[in-house]
Amino acid sequence: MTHRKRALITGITGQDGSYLSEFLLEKGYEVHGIIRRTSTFNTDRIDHIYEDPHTLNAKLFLHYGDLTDATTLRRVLEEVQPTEVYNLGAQSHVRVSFDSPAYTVDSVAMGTLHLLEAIRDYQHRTDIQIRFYQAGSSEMFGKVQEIPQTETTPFYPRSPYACAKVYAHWQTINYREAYNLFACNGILFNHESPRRGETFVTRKITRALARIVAGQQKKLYLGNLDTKRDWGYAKDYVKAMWLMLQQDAPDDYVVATGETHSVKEFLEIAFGYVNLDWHEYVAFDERYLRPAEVDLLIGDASKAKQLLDWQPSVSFETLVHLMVEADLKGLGLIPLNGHTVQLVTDTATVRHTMPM
Ligand SMILES: Nc1nc2c(ncn2[C@@H]2O[C@H](COP(=O)(O)OP(=O)(O)O[C@H]3O[C@H](CO)[C@@H](O)[C@H](O)[C@@H]3O)[C@@H](O)[C@H]2O)c(=O)[nH]1
Repeated sequence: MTHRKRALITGITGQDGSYLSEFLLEKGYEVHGIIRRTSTFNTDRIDHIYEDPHTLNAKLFLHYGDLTDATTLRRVLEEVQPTEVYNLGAQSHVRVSFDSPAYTVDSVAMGTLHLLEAIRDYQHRTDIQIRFYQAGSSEMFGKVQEIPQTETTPFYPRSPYACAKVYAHWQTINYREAYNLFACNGILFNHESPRRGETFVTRKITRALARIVAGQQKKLYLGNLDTKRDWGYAKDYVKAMWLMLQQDAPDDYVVATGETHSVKEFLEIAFGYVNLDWHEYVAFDERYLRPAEVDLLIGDASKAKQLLDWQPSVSFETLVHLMVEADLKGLGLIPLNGHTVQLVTDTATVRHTMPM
C-alpha cells in the first residue's frame, strides 16, 4: 500500500498557501496548515476547501501555531508526520518590516530555523526524510548587482524583511549540507492574483480602481511609482514550489517571468482597462515610501524552465486584467468591451457607461 503524501504548510491562510493547498489537494495530498490565533477570522482564502475534520474524507486540517513558537512547531510536526513541509509563513510586507523589524526577523529568520531544527531532529530520530521548501524572495537581491538576476547573483538586501530572508536562505542551504536535509530554496519574484493581500501595490491598485468605478472612492494614495518588478501569477508559482520537492536532489531555483514593469505601467493597464486616466485619481503619499528601496527586479528562470519544466502561463497584461476583473466583480461590476460595466444589484440591473 502506498503511503498518502502529507504536506504541512506554514502561511496556509495567505495567497500562496491557499493556491498551494488547492494544488496539493487536487494531487491527492492530505494537507495540514498552521494558523495563528487572531481575534478576527483569517481563513477566508481557504474556507472554500475546508471541511469539518469530523467528515469521513476530510483532507485539509488546521493546527494553531506560530513560527515564533518553536515548541508548538515541533509538536505539530510530530503529530502530522508530513512527507513535505512548505515554509510560506512570514511577516511578508517589506514596508512594514521597517516598522516592526524584530517581529519580522523572528518570524522569517528564526521561524525558519525553528522549523529546520524540528525537521533535523525528526529525521535523526526516525530516519524518515521530510522534504522542505523555503519561500525565498527576489527582495534578497535588493540593490541591483546584476541584470537579470539568477541563482548565482549576489544578494544585497535592503530591508529587515530581505535581510531575514537572506538568513533563512543560507540557513536552509546549511542544513542541506550539514545534515543531509532535502531542503530547497525557491527564489520567487513578485507574484500576484485576486487573492493578493490588499496592502501590496498591485491589489491596492485594482481594489481601489474597482471602488473608484463604483463611486466609493475618489483618490488612491501611493508611494514610488518608478520601481520595477517582475510580476507573475501566483497560481503558476505554487506549482514551481511543488516541482522543486519532486526532484531527485534538492536545489535552489529562481522563479520569474523574465519581464519587468514599473508601478506606472501597472496603473496604465489597470485604469486603461476601464478607460480611465490614472493621473486623475492617483496621489502621492510619502508614507508609502521605504527608507531604502529596491528599484529594479527582473529574474532569469532558465534553470527552473530546464530542470523543472516550469513555465509562467499568464502575461503581465492578462494578470492585470484578471485582477481588475475580480475586484470589479467583487463589487458587482462587470467590464464589457472595455467601456461599459454592468452593476448587478439584488433588485435590478443598472448600466454605467465609463467615460471615453
Ligand atoms: N505596498 C505598496 N507598495 C507601493 C506603494 N506605492 C508604490 N509602491 C512600490 O511598489 C513596489 C512593490 O511593492 P509591494 O507590492 O509591497 O511588493 P514588494 O515590496 O516588491 O514585496 C513583495 O514581493 C516580494 C518578492 O519580490 C515578496 O518577498 C514580499 O513578501 C512581497 O510579496 C515597491 O517598490 C513599492 O515601493 C504603495 O502604496 N504600497
